[in-house]
Amino acid sequence: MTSAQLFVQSPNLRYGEKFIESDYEYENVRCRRDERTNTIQVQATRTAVTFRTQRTVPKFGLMLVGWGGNNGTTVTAAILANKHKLEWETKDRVIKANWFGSITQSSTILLGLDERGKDVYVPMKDMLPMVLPDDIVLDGWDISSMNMADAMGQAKVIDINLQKQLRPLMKDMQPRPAIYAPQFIAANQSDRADNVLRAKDKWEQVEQIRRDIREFKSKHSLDTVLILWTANTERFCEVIQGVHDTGENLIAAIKRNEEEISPSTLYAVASVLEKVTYINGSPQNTFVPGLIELAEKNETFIAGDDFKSGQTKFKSVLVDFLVSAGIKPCSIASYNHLGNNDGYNLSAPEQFRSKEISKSNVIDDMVESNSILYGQGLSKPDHCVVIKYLPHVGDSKRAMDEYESELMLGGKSTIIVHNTCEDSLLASPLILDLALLAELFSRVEFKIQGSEDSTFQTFNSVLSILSYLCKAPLVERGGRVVNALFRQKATIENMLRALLSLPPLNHLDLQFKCSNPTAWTEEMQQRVVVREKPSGKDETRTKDGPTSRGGVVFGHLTIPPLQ
Ligand SMILES: NC(=O)c1ccc[n+]([C@@H]2O[C@H](COP(=O)([O-])OP(=O)(O)OC[C@H]3O[C@@H](n4cnc5c(N)ncnc54)[C@H](O)[C@@H]3O)[C@@H](O)[C@H]2O)c1
Ligand SMILES: O=P([O-])([O-])O[C@@H]1[C@@H](O)[C@H](O)[C@@H](O)[C@H](O)[C@@H]1O
Repeated sequence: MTSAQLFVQSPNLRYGEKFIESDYEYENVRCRRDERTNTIQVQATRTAVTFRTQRTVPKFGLMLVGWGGNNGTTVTAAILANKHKLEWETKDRVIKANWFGSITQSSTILLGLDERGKDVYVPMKDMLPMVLPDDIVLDGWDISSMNMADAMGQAKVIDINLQKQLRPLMKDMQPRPAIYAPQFIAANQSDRADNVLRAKDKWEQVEQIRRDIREFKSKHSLDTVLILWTANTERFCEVIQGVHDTGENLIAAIKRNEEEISPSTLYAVASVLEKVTYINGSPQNTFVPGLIELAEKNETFIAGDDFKSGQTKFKSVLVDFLVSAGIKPCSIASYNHLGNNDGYNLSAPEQFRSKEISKSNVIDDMVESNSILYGQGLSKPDHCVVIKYLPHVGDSKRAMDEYESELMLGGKSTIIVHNTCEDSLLASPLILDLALLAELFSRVEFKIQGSEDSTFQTFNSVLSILSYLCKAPLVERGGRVVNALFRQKATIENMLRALLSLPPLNHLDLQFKCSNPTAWTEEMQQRVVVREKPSGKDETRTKDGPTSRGGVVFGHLTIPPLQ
């Protein structure tokens, strides 16, 4: 089954049996700074692109590395609770299963205005055919042999009255033996390592993970499998020339059992060789250069790093607000404590360092955006990250932040934030979104009209479009990291709009802002503007569609009511 219920009627959009095909005009602005004359040359560009999205939603399997953890058991519980429409009593009220915190399931997209000038929003999940969470088949690996029902109990995240309903559904879910290298995670994790994959060397470990993937896919007759790491944070691995630098060297290094190759990279290599998307929900540098090259050569997708779930997500909004308001954050102190096993693992210095890096870089793009406040990178805010492990609070993370900013004329602003939340209830919806959006975008191809290479191409192997969900977004070669949260979300929304031939929202609402609104008659707004590329002259026509391949048509769109 698929979720999409929205159909856009437009001369630029074709719903075929196999594809949704959209003709889209990609508008961009290219700048060239001339230091000598201290000028910036600006050129507006337009590129005609055709997208096509496969309409058939695959039978989808999700394999979690670290399945028995707080996040792994919680996302499993959420999928089952929603699938079975479970309700449970708490001391306050009866709660019904939902997907709050998931942008695919619980956020809406502004499509445009209706005839009364009112905004029209639709659920993100209805924009294009997406996997239904209820249909996801789950499996995974864990160094702990605990079954999912007991692991859910150990995590203490899910309400007990819901746990009681879920136990029968989860008790037979058994994690597969996992790749374990004690030197990469905290020593305090060794006590749970009773489910370790036995293999003579690293290459045999990779081969076993590949067999696991194939067995899972075959057993459930799946079309697509996706692997997502939600296991413990590893220390950064030292990137060594001749080992991690190319795909060929990485494979050769694994085959000669090189020490400095992390379990997460081994899982990622196995995924790439099985042409299965791999997503990293933790901060370690799984994606060494050789792995990225391997993914490119095998035309598979990777994304990461480190779920952006709470304190950092908030920071990427507040700093964006301050800097874009011309207010200068000068110091940011981020402290949090929590008592779950993630916190226990992060209490070790090397694992904390991985997390500190991913939590610290999140303000860089926003600071670099404003040379008035920070000079040409001459200064940046003081920024510290502290994480403490206090067992008593369990999964209920307590985050305390202080933002001190400079106002005009030497003024000061101090914003103090206290945020308490079950960390895994923030991260689990992101696991769903990462999986569903990565699967959707793996079904998209596009071609640039008029280019020599008029074949369709997929997205880049590095799915930077998922940056909204990651603290330390992995981007394509030569790409730039964007952390500002709503800019990241606009990327996803505008991409979904483009796949339906709809332009990005500019929020200009000119029809209301002009002195003579009557000039914007219904007829006028339906007028089609055809831009003929060769002559470069605009030619206004009635709403009868494109006049030539080179022309671009913005036609009259009718959005039928949702079924
Ligand atoms: N809000 C959040 O919960 C959040 C946000 C961002 C990132 N993360 C990251 O997500 C990861 C999981 O968080 P969690 O709270 O579920 O942690 P957790 O400790 O509860 O779960 C991790 C699981 O991974 C297993 N494991 C460890 N090494 C493994 C390996 N090599 N192979 C297979 N399994 C392995 C452990 O046994 C454990 O069951 C952590 O790295 C954490 O930093 C969590
Ligand atoms: O997403 P966020 O709230 O900024 O960061 C969180 C940290 O504050 C927390 O200590 C850690 O255990 C989680 O894995 C997560 O990374």
